[in-house]
Amino acid sequence: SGPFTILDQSVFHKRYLRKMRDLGEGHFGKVTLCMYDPNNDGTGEHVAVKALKHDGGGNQHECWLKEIDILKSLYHANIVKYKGCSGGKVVQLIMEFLPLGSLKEYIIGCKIGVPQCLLFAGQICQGMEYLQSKRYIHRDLAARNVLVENDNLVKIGDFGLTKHIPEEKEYYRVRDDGESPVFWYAVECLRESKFSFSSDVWSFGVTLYEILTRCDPAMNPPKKLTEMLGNAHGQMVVTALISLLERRKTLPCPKDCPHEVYMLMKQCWNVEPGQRPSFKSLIESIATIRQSYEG
Ligand SMILES: COc1ccc(-c2cccc3nc(Nc4ccc(N5CCN(C)CC5)cc4)nn23)cc1
Repeated sequence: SGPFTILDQSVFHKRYLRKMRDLGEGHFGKVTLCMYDPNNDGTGEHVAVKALKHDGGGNQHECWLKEIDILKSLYHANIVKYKGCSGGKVVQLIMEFLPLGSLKEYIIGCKIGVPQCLLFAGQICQGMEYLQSKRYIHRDLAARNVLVENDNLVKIGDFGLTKHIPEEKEYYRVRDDGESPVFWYAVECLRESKFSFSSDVWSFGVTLYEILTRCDPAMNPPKKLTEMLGNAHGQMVVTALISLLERRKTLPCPKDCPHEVYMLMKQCWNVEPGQRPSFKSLIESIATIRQSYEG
């Protein structure tokens, strides 16, 4: 390197990445808090580093490189920032670190009011509207995958199941993998594995429910929906869940949730994908309700 070497901010040398603690695990990835400390004096910056858990062969490695490319192409206030990747055989994804962790943990810990719930909900819709403008479907929108920067800012933080929908197509068919988040899935995803922009809206409705229940474990979607299924067990859960959702039996209205917010959730859970609101219209509806709340 000479005097004119451009310090490429997006190259992180593995030898300067010091592992601090584990932050969480997704489908095939594991996220770790690291300090990038090239001066080796503890004054480095905190970064979130995501790596493949175990290269289970198949197309996992190419899916992993795809996920990195997707995040690298996204620039939005409500989407976690890509910082770079560490080279070598095992490619690690380096992202900004959000100190307050997942919305699920943050919300359980502190009793936030309806206006702040709606502020976060609106920001998630902004991030999702941007994602859809680039023809991506997220397929795993849930409170656990939203991260908190501060009391007034959340970002979508994991793109492990994100897929690109080609211009000429309306939806994306995916064979189920073991750990599908079925209680966040739209009925057409369960029935035909058909994922679309509208199925992300359904998952947003479930995420909005999580936010208004403050992620109360007693009210969480898997628990609540399983209770509503009676005692359907094993693979019967999906079949029973499909018939429950087709009979418009959905999650109940959370305590102290404004009626018009519950109506928004119900619209997101319309059995007909085409009848669900767009993220654009959700942004407007949520802002209107929030303003009426702030009086
Ligand atoms: C599915 O698991 C994850 C975990 C981390 C991330 C991720 C990606 C990109 C940036 C980023 N910043 C943070 N911050 C963060 C902070 C605290 C915690 N804690 C988890 C364990 N708790 C007991 C304390 C807080 C987790 C994540 N997490 N994070 C995404 C998915």
